Amino acid sequence: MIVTEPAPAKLNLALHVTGQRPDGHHLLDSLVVFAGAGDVVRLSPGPLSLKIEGPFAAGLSEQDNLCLDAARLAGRDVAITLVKNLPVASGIGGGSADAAAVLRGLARMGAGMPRHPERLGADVPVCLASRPARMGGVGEQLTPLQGLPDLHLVLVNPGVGISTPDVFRALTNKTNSPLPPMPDSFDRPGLLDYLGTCRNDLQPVAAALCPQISSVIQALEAEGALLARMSGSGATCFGIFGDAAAAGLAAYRLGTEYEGWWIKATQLSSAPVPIQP
Ligand SMILES: C[C@](O)(CO)[C@H](O)COP(=O)(O)OP(=O)(O)OC[C@H]1O[C@@H](n2ccc(N)nc2=O)[C@H](O)[C@@H]1O
Ligand SMILES: Nc1ncnc2c1ncn2[C@@H]1O[C@H](COP(=O)(O)OP(=O)(O)OP(=O)(O)O)[C@@H](O)[C@H]1O
Repeated sequence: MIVTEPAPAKLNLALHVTGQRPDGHHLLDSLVVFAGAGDVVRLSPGPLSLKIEGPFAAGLSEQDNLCLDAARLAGRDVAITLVKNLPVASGIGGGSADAAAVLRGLARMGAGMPRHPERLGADVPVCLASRPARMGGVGEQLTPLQGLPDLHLVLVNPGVGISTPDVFRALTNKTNSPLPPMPDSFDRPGLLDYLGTCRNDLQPVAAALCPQISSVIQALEAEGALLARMSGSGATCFGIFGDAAAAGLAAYRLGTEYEGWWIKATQLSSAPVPIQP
């Protein structure tokens, strides 16, 4: 049996850091969604092994990888192929999404779900469902969000990897306000208005470590993004556009102007969307 699992990119539409636990991990209040862009994992019977293909394969080890950690946590030998379409260390959950996809695939092959998937990474629990959620605690408290409108996005990464621990370490104000009260349902203008009242508390810190983040935000806004913000600990930012044509045009124009940036027009949807590399 060969199993193929999509590993969609995770986006923090808003990310408020509300405190810090005694063990150093930060308490979050985040609106998390998943894009139509992502990695893909393929599992087939065999001894534990990993082969990595795709545009960002070169940045990763085939010996030390979260995909292998996930199979070990599930207690299963399996031959894994990872198609790495997402930039590495970029704030869109690549490693967590891949680990979650391996766990989902192994479950389809008959393995049990490990009791503590969060041991693989704080984003793994939300990536397991890969559905819109409000994420609290250090990532383990998940409230599914139904009925979000479809959004047309452009994702942009300036080609610089950022270490998540470095960003959290540089954060000085750790007790910020939580997300504002959320309405029961959102239409598209309502969601944009709501997001306008939210923040990514890691964005100023990450932008100080990586000045290209401010350039990415400015470039997205110059192309007409209705809202532009960084995801996770960066450096990937998203711009929300009015429709698919506007997102596609912005991605094309940015691609002609900024060499070396990863630029992807995509959409997010409450329903699962097929992964497009
Ligand atoms: C920033 C987010 O991407 C938001 O979705 C996640 O909280 C980070 O998730 P992740 O990359 O899966 O993070 P992990 O690999 O578990 O943690 C990397 C490091 O980030 C810091 N970390 C992570 C999550 C959290 N809630 N507080 C933290 O302080 C810790 O120093 C941790 O050692
Ligand atoms: N399958 C994988 N994909 C990406 N990175 C991996 C993988 N396995 C191990 N890693 C390591 O994990 C580190 C973090 O990479 P990742 O792409 O998960 O970061 P991220 O997108 O910032 O995640 P998050 O948004 O959850 O903070 C990388 O530096 C890489 O060495």
